[in-house]
Amino acid sequence: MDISGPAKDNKLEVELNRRKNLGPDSIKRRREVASRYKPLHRHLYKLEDKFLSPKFQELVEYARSHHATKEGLVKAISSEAAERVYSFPVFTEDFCRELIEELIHFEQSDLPKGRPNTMNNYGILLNELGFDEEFLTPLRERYLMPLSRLLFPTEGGGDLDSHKAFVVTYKMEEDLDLNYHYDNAEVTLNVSLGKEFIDGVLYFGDMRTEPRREKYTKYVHKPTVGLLHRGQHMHGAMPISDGERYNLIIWMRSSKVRNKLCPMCDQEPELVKSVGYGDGYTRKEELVDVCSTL
Ligand SMILES: O=C(O)CCC(=O)C(=O)O
Ligand SMILES: [Fe+2]
Repeated sequence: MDISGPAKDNKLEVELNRRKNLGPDSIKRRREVASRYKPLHRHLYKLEDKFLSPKFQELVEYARSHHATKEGLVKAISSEAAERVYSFPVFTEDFCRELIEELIHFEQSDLPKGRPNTMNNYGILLNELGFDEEFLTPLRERYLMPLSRLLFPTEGGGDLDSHKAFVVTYKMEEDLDLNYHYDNAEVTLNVSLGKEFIDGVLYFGDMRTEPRREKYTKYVHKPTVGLLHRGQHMHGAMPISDGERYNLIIWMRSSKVRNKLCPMCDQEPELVKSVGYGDGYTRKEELVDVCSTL
């Protein structure tokens, strides 16, 4: 249905208010979770090298070294799932299993849950659960940025100063798939955590700003393995036909890049005050703004 006039204005107003309230609503949930939630695996909330696959640690060590080059890193990764979509093991099997157990434990609690975005009805926002400070921020700064600095230098890969992280879940009778889209991110990490599932293939098409070639490259997720890709590289997930599929998604943002041009609306961002990392824009070095242009 094509709506115009007052009906459209009203829809935009409702959406704008929804976006403006996202921050305050999320803070309320975060506070409630922090005061009432008893984690099942408390040790997971603080990043440790033992959660990471040895191959991932090796790649990061190389990327941090003075002699590292993009070509050297791409050769060491040795696996490109689609054009400039790099795949490598990220976590250990034990870590993936325990993280899923933790998420199920949280899902079963009576605590309020914010959902990642309008495309996903069952995922969990990891900042509301308390993963930002000691797990996600160090993972982005110390491990993912050395890799993306080399792999995506012109997309802001060396200046990823905030993120939004969540786990998406696909189950029979819940969400089964994800529409073709681009992320609100400069660089995205997508790690398969498990469990077992049939189908649910991820596919990549063109960059958002390139003309459509209608050509897709398919990728079959393997638990513990992650993909690092440009946020503007369009992708989607085909439906699973059985089982349960959990993926950790980290949308990483560069304020240097997005302050100039909002990657969702292609305009200079018009900022509205928000909380936490917001959508990763900065005003006077503060990471608390969202772009209100729809
Ligand atoms: O399910 C997947 O593998 C993709 C998820 C995704 O692209 C997203 O949440 O942005
Ligand atoms: Fe995505």
